[in-house]
Amino acid sequence: MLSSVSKQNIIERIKDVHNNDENQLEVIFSNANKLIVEAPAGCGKTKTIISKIAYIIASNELPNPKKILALTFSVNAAYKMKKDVSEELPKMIDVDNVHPLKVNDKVYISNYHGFARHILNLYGYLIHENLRNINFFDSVDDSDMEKIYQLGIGLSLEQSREISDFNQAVKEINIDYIKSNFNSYIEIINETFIPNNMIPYNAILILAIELFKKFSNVKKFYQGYFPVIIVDEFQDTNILSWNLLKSLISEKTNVIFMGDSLQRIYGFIGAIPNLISSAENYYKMEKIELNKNYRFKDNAEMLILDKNIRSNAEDIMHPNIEENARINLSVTKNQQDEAKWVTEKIIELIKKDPEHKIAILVKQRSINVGIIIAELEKQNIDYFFGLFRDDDSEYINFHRLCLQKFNEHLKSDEGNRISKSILNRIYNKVEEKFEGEQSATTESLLSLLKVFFDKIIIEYSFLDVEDKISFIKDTFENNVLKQHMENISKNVILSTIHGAKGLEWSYVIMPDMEQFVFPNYYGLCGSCKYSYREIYNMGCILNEPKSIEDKFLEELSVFYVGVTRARKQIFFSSSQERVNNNYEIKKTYISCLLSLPGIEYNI
Ligand SMILES: Nc1ncnc2c1ncn2[C@@H]1O[C@H](COP(=O)(O)OP(=O)(O)OP(=O)(O)O)[C@@H](O)[C@H]1O
Repeated sequence: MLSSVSKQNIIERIKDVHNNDENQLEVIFSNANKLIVEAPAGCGKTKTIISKIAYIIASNELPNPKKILALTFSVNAAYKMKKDVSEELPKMIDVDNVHPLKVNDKVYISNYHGFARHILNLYGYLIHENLRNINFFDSVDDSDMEKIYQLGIGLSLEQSREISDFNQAVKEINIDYIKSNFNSYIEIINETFIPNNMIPYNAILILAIELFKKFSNVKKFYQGYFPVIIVDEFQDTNILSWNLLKSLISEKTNVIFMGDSLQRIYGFIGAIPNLISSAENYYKMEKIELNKNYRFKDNAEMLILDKNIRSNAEDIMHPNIEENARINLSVTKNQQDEAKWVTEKIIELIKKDPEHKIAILVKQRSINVGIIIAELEKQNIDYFFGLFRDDDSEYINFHRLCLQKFNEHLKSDEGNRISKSILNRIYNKVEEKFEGEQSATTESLLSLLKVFFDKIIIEYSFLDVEDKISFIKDTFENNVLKQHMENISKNVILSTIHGAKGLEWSYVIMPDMEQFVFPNYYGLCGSCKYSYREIYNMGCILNEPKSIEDKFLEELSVFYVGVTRARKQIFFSSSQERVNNNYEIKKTYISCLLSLPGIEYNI
């Protein structure tokens, strides 16, 4: 136990390392039982979480064996948090050398799926005896009804459809469907999947919710065991994780939700809209906003751009703009010239700063991006192809294969070990499958697999075996090898903005900032009331954004996430012609996103 002297020391230390940032300190020292923190990128969220944990521990609010539970939706974000906390927390609380702080004794950090699997491993037997072996189960992709039917575990077509429809309902947040099919879904899982040691990805969360629903003593135990719950990236929470979270929260639970509504770009896979304000009302939470941006503190232009994009999100019709952000925008005659400009910019940046990495971030795969790829190849620029699509079968099947090979290891005599040679062996088995027939996607995925396994051995060596296994399993089950793109050794990475969420590079180039590309037809252009002729005279500007508020905010969020991936500088480009899906050359205009109030460019 820490003495009150050391508590005072920690308070002083926290004030010092936070440079007296009032809002951060308010979050750390707040006594609010339910607190919601809006924290834009770079405003010290991670730093604040670590100090908050340190302060709670130092205040002796956690009698043994109670723990702080820290959760996030993304696997990689959870383990990044775990690494930061493991490295920084002992520095904050150097209790003494006799009883060094063991982070795992005080904090349980995980993604929702990892956490749910952990609980089912311990208490899932109350639902089904076989759940004791959940760590060895094969995971099943919920989305593909055909594949589910072909598993050969006695599912009817109807049942197979129910599993994939349920997955669709989770993505579409169809609460009525989820409620009315909840019990029959669980029945199918219990009768067909679990006896065959298989589990669909959604079922991991659903069974944990069911466990808490059916066995209130287990729920009460966990509510007492975790008196403090911190949730990071709260805006990405989906309907299942939200329900799991709610079961863990009692009146007494000290809750801190941290998130940024403008970084919610996964609406299309089920991130709940307006969750920050809904949660605020639901739990009557106190709200604090972190607003000092430390990431761009030495780059005035980036700081203004960040601020002005956020102002546009806060008040669509009358954003509060104090000063315009001047952006670097290149406008070329056609796509070929634009591709040349992109490669020249890359060569210039590498010459100036050979150590720094550059990401080319696009809204989506397209013929126009193909022209940039051709130019990168012509100029012999070694780049990483990261244009993955979540629904691409090649992308999904690669993860299934990795999971299968990893599960084979778990079932072997060495199953309780993770070492460099074991991971090398698994890598070789995966690689063997693609010998002689590697597409750009598989070649990239193999590089990512290597980078990921190296990370587990080097950067994440501090994790215990259970955590390492969970990290690996969740990465494969959730198809998220792409989250390791920033660790690729190549200087240049080509990715979608969605794939780049949570990652950072020194420089970011966003090409194809054009009408019908970003935003595209489904994004905003299809709802725009201006005719081509009007646009020709006045440029592409946003028309009555209030009437298309949801669509506008969605596009703005993707734009914001793209911009904030840059640590040092962002460059935009646009061309006056684009190639459409029928390979026809069409006239186009600079994206309306670059004409928002507060953004200014010289051509
Ligand atoms: N109060 C502070 N004083 C000085 N530096 C700070 C302060 N708060 C944060 N920083 C620094 O700013 C940078 C960003 O902080 P941090 O990583 O905690 O932000 P974040 O909000 O988690 O960012 P992101 O959401 O992009 O991960 C870090 O280098 C951090 O050390």
